[in-house]
Amino acid sequence: MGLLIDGNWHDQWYDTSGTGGRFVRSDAQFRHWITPDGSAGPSGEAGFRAEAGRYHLYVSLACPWAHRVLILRALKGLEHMIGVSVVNPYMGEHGWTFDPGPGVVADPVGQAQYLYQVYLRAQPGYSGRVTVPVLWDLRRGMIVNNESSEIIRMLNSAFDGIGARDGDYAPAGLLTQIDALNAQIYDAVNNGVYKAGFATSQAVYEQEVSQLFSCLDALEDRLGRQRYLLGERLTEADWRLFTTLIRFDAVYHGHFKCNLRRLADYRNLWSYTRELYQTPGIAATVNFDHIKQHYYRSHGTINPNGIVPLGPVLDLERAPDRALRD
Ligand SMILES: N[C@@H](CCC(=O)N[C@@H](CS)C(=O)NCC(=O)O)C(=O)O
Repeated sequence: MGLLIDGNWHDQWYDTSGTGGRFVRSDAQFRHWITPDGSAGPSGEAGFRAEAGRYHLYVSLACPWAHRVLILRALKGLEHMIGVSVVNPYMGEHGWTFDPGPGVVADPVGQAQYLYQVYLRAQPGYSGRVTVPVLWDLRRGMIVNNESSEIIRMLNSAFDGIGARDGDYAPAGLLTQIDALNAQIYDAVNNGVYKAGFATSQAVYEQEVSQLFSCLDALEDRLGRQRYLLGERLTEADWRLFTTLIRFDAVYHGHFKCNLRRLADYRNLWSYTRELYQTPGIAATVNFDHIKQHYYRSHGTINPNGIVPLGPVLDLERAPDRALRD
């Protein structure tokens, strides 16, 4: 694991020494938007019109942020319009690589060996982390955006006029509520598991795990009263939560020590996770081999021997059995 500084790769682990043992995620730097007519979006420049075959995604099947993007691509039926490259699940001294292995899909543009070469192709002097997902413009040869929360918003609607499947997961009337809930769940759950797992101070770890489980307890209650996070309608907020829940018992409970309870101990959350998993097209986006290989083998400070546990055995095919209260 490492980062680029002025276009040069440096192999170094996250530095928590200046932040009291706290893991602080850096902001993504490429923030342009694909729009139906190529006009500028909420940030960045204009010039990225929705077109079939023009854009390409670089993802890891292990990564919950990249997973959101694969889910929106599947829900909106964009597989034939936007191609995907998949990195090797092991992230070592060169960061993400395209080393051949089961499920790895090579870079079609420059046959990059390392993902950082894709960033350097976009910006030769780039300084910063080299993260997935990356949305690449094959026509202009540049990165459009590497922030998953924005990429899913684009996929939700930008391709609607050129054949995307129906379905609006961020409807205007619910947007304020979706954004507010996303922010809470991002901090306590999506990023909360990382803040717990990467903490290098006992106090920080305990604080993050407590906040994480308080939020899960509240979500358990909420999902005992209503079908989805925002009510009757399945939205982006549900899919953003799903990518953390599906990894919870397999990696966050053990590897990141988020172990006050298992997800399977929460009747509603576990049933809800199975329901989302069983939605057509979604199971194909979940790869437990990449998920477990990545976390248990790549984080040498947490799991030095890189042993990947065999379990847990998860019965994701079991029918959902949530009974909603009135
Ligand atoms: N804000 C980004 C975060 C993406 C991110 O941190 N991805 C992780 C994988 S789960 C990564 O590539 N990390 C590599 C690194 O930090 O060096 C997003 O949501 O798109």
